[in-house]
Amino acid sequence: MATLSALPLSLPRIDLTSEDLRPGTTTWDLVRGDVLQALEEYGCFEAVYGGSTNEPDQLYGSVMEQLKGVFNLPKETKQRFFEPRKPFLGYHGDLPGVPLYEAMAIAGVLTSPAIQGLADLLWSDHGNPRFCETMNAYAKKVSDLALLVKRLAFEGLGVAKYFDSHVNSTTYALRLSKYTAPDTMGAQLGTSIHTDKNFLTILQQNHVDGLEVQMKDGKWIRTSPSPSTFIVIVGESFLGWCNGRLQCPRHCVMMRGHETRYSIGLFSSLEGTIECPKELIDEEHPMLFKPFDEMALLQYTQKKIALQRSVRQTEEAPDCTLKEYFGV
Ligand SMILES: O=C(O)CCC(=O)C(=O)O
Ligand SMILES: [Fe+2]
Repeated sequence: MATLSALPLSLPRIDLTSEDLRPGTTTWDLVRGDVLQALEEYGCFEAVYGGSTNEPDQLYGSVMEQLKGVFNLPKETKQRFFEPRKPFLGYHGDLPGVPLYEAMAIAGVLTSPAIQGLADLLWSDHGNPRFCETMNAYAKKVSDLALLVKRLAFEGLGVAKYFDSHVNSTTYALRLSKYTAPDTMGAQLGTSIHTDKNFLTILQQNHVDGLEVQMKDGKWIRTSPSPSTFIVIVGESFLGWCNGRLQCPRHCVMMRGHETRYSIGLFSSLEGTIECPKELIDEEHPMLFKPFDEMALLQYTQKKIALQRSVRQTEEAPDCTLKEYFGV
């Protein structure tokens, strides 16, 4: 991770709001080229999305309000949200090396009453309908963005025929995060350097910046999204699925100053065994990874973190679990 002065660059910004952004139009073809290039070069871009009505801004405001509300609950209440089914789900706070960080990760949003289940747990007297409405609407909106990005990327890679079956095997999780203000001007670690293990991540934040993304050449970009933009990040599952054609960037959160940061991410995952389509394997692109699944990546990562806690605070964090564990 870098110091602020060493971060002159910014991520590509791609406008996905055009009414003409429909398969078959010139706009579609141009945007597809931009998305593919950004994902090949950075594995990441800033998407402008959903700005044509007043509704997104209202939704953004409501989401940020709900984030504050949920993290303001007493610690014992938040700790009720324990989710042993998959690593990194449920409530996490007081983690070694990242004292500013707290998170709540909810699996099965969109296809199960997971959000209502969490609300019943946290607000057992009234089930907080406002929280549920807001989070459900948000998950729906951002999953539409995830689908749009994946459709463009699959087409760009020449494997559009896999899109429908991909959609049918996709699951979504929401992770709500809080990074308490460090009250220092020097940078403090918000969350450690990592690559996401899922397929595609889409992040939004309040007005406090902090997310840094590493480029191919090792340099770091500090992101500065606005309320109408989202940061799109390729995860290791997508990296494996596309046979390494896209970047899967390391990223982290560095906190400075006196304001608390809130962020929300929609993590889409591919269920079951992940295998690269044969069209993406040829002489020039030999198969890089054995078939794998996200759960194995998560379990391996969790074990590694437990074994080597100090890694979380240094540049020595593992580059890519997928390469280490499933590399050919
Ligand atoms: O809070 C953010 O902006 C990034 C969070 C993140 O990288 C993650 O939850 O995987
Ligand atoms: Fe991440």
